[in-house]
Amino acid sequence: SIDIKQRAAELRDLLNHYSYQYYVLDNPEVPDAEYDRLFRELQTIESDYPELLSADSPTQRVGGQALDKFDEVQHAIPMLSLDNVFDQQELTAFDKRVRDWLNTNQQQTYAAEPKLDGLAISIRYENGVLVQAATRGDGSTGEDVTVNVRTINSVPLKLQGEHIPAVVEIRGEIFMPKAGFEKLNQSQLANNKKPFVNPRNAAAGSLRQLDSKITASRPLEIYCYGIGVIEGISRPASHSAAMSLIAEWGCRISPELKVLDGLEACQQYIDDLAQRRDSLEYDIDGVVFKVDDTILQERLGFVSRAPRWAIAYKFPAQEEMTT
Ligand SMILES: Cc1c[n+]2nc(N)[nH]c2nc1OC(C)C
Repeated sequence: SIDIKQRAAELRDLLNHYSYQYYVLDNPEVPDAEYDRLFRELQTIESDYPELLSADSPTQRVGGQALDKFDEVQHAIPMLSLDNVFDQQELTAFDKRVRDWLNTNQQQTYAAEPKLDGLAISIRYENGVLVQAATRGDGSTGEDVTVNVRTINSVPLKLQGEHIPAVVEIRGEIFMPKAGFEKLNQSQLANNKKPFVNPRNAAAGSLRQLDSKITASRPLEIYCYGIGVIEGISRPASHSAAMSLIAEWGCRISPELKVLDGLEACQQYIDDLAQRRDSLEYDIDGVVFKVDDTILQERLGFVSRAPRWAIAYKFPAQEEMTT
């Protein structure tokens, strides 16, 4: 009946909103018991009325039976890697190459954010609904890990707000926080299983499971960092504007994102983050600086395998203590 259908829609929106508050904003609005009560109510309705099941229902995050393989996905916009620099002198050289290429002496505005040590993902939304998620793979061809990405609570099943694009690929880094990694390794050891070497390997191993129930049991999170394909609305004028937009849509972005004018500010950002590195809840292996302006990015383009407009400033590798 209409009111059951309406109640199911209401519960889906309510639960997705509470999930957003809890997992994306880290700012729970209701106690877990309230969330669980509503979740069970929706499960009951959906089991009584299976025709009311929908892809954006929070009850559908954990998939059915395991896959026997991953399908391939072609990235319409390649997922490229980043060139690296290792010290201030090389960062200065990057900035000079940018200014030379743009034929300007003006200081550049960069968007800076931590470079997470996880794995890159591209998540496709059509009319706001999550339809596909693919790993980077070789940059052109990745693996379809949709059912596994759907189990990650900080990944919205449906985008929120008014200006939802017809199609948008949100790119980001899936990672395992340090605390979750330690806990997982304790349970690995308790079950006589091999512990993971580091959070990055644990995240990769957890995401590339053929059984999404295993992925669902792993503490995976995401920080989104870019837009691939976008149709139906024009590409944002800058990286920082794109980040504000995807945050509006309910995607999780790094709280460390900053727009910086000139190299001096970039160096200060690096020094500040290097000092805080050990106290962050997740592993990072550096800072990503991007020319913020989209038109300048397009003018700078890409060299063979990486953007001319972006660079990763890497920190010295941290010796992971294998437990
Ligand atoms: C490969 C990559 C990785 N990351 N990581 C962040 N934080 N931003 C970012 N951007 C990337 O690529 C864009 C420059 C296209």
